[in-house]
Amino acid sequence: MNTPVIGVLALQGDVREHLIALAAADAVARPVRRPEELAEVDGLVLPGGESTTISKLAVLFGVMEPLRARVRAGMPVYGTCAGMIMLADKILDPRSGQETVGGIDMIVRRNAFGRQNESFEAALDVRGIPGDPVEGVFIRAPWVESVGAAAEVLAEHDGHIVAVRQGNALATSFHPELTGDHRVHALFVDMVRANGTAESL
Ligand SMILES: NC(=O)CC[C@H](N)C(=O)O
Repeated sequence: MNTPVIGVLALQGDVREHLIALAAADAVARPVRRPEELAEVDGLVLPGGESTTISKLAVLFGVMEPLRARVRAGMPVYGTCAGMIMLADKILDPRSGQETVGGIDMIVRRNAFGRQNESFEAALDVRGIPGDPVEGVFIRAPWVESVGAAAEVLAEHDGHIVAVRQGNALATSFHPELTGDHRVHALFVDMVRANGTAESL
């Protein structure tokens, strides 16, 4: 199987950390800002940052619609934190003008775990990742209020859903790109590989 080429939406947020984590998980990783760049990747990571800003820049750069189209067509996507918000079909408390890409039948609450200075780490059991718990880093993180029937809950913290998968879309409230443990990225790379890379389609 060819090495998957995975993009990181590079409009705002912790792009570099995701590029490093993906490369460590045996993918070719590159930043994506424009529709032409989006067309060349087998999968895409939506990083953490500020979901309102990412949403507005995505519209400005003309990638919002192409991104929605590719997600609808089944391109694997993985969103962390603000990226999770971008993948939600519905935001409970959107800022005005805030749009999402959608793809996961879930309702998210922004900043649900508190403000920046209430950031924390927690050991999480993540379904599909055997062995030691995953160290979850939560930074002004959203949680998932509810999921639809098609979405699978992969992890919870304090009774709140913090990781979800629906088909080829994966989302976590936390930031695995910050810990040096690349197992969540490896899970995503496996999803991309299973979906097929451009040369093999
Ligand atoms: N670390 C993060 O990605 C924070 C997300 C931010 N609270 C938002 O609403 O977009």
